[in-house]
Amino acid sequence: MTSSAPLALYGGTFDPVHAAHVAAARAVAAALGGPVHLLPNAVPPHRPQPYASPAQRLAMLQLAAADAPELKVDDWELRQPGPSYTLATLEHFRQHIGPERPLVWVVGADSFASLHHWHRWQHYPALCHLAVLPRPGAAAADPAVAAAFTSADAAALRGQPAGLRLMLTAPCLEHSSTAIRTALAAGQRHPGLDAGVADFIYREGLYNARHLPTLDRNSQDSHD
Ligand SMILES: Nc1ncnc2c1ncn2[C@@H]1O[C@H](COP(=O)(O)OP(=O)(O)OP(=O)(O)O)[C@@H](O)[C@H]1O
Ligand SMILES: O=C(O)c1ccc[n+]([C@@H]2O[C@H](COP(=O)([O-])O)[C@@H](O)[C@H]2O)c1
Repeated sequence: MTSSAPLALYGGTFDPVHAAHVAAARAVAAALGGPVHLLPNAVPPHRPQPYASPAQRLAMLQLAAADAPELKVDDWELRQPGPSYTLATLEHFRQHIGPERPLVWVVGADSFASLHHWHRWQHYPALCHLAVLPRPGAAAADPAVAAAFTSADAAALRGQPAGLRLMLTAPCLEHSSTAIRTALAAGQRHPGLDAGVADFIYREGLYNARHLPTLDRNSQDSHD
């Protein structure tokens, strides 16, 4: 039986970070009673390279997490060469914290559903627990992945180093970075975007973001 607070790692592309990411991380921190490290990847293994640079994604995460002391922004993956395989990250953090302390990898339900495609995922249960957040429209997980991590409550995750999964039921938010990039390029607001992050995006000229017009675009058009 182990007693120290779990270390939770929330990996993502965060291009850009949005309100569902922050709400998910805060929910995990509250459930586990420990910090959640937000870990932007350098080279996503299973998708195209992000639009924003590593430094820009890191800066946006720092802005979004500024008011949440339980969230820590961690640039470890950004400093590693090559594809950001989660296995390498888990091995690094497991070695860093030792064999006893619980280590938790945080994912949305859509990532959980594709985990059987991740690089050597079969090694994960010996290294970490999973915390899974609901996400609208996510498919069911592969049975082999579900079976590899025994479903358990937060207290059980705090009591052993690895091998369990915590299925959170909230928050369940629709936001996605894709929808935010699309809205910004069309000159629209998006409710999932933090105001400070939005200012940063405009200043940096990211995502072809068009500054919001002073007048409502529809009423302007009706006078044309
Ligand atoms: N709305 C959401 N609800 C729950 N989990 C989410 C949500 N959005 C992202 N996640 C999870 O956060 C992690 C990082 O996601 P990512 O940075 O790719 O955001 P995204 O919104 O899915 O981005 P994109 O639209 O560019 O694919 C993944 O584990 C993903 O499943
Ligand atoms: O290791 C892998 O094979 C692997 C495959 C897909 C995704 N990941 C990681 O999972 C996290 C979420 O990925 P994404 O693409 O939804 O941002 C992020 O940290 C990725 O580096 C890792």
